[in-house]
Amino acid sequence: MASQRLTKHNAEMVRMAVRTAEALGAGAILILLDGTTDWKKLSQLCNEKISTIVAADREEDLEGAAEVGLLPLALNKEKAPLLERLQHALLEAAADELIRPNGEVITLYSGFQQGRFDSISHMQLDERMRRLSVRDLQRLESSVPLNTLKAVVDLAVQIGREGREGKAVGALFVVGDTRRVLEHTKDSGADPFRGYNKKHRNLMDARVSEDAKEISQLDGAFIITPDGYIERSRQMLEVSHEDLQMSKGLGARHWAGAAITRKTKAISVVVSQSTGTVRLYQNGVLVMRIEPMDKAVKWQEFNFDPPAGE
Ligand SMILES: Nc1ncnc2c1ncn2[C@@H]1O[C@H](COP(=O)(O)OP(=O)(O)OP(=O)(O)O)[C@@H](O)[C@H]1O
Repeated sequence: MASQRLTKHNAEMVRMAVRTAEALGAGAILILLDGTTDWKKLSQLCNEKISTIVAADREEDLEGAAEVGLLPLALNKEKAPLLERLQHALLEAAADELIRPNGEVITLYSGFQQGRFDSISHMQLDERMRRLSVRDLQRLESSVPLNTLKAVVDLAVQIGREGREGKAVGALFVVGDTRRVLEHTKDSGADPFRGYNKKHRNLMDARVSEDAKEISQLDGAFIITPDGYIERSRQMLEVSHEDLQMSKGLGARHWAGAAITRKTKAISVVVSQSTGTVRLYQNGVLVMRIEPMDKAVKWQEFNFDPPAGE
């Protein structure tokens, strides 16, 4: 198991981060560790009034941290570049409500040499990092159960954020009112899910949602039943676009996604290939828009040019 010792130097850096947080009134400190550490000693260096998040790559590295009042956060991002790990840590911390989305955070990390803290940043987080809450979805007052909607939105956000094999990918999910939706669809190619046992089409199953990510690279829409099963994939929606009010720049996928919700009681969840933005349509209108969160973090205040000669 990797570890990061609390040497005299590292301990002093922790104290400095705490003092900075106190001086600036930051609500939280995020310590990015390269492995496990002496949690008791670390907690003694911290200010118990300031939430201290300890982030490391693996869950097992963080064992024992919670017991001494620290907030553990497993990143599962081994070998990713520092900026990506930091950004991911902030997003996850906001999503787990360990930090306020528009709050201020002091981060402490090793930028130049593994295991040796050398950098402290003061970061102002963006309001848009707010976690999408079930209440937001509840407001849609749809007949689609929240669990299903949440699973589809989660998947769509992941597709928009991650893409596939380094390429941006778009997708379209039409959720609910399945029988009527199917009256407006046509195969756009062989449907990989057709004929599969129901159990292998349940979107709440991680393996199924991984398969769906693969298939989202192909043309067409996913038709999702209210209880979260993929009824069909690779479907072209045949719907007229009259009377739709759409933003400029949105193409055929968004128009089709919006139009089907005018004809039926379904909700469409559309991932834009060009921007990663996820849009939800209901009754032919845009009801929710989720920006790819990774891009929502403001990095302008965070200057990370290594010193000359490094
Ligand atoms: N009627 C439709 N039904 C289902 N899928 C469609 C339909 N029209 C387009 N698509 C899918 O959308 C893809 C992209 O189309 P287009 O670029 O026009 O969409 P867009 O709305 O601009 O979205 P993006 O921002 O992802 O590019 C197509 O390759 C196709 O897979």
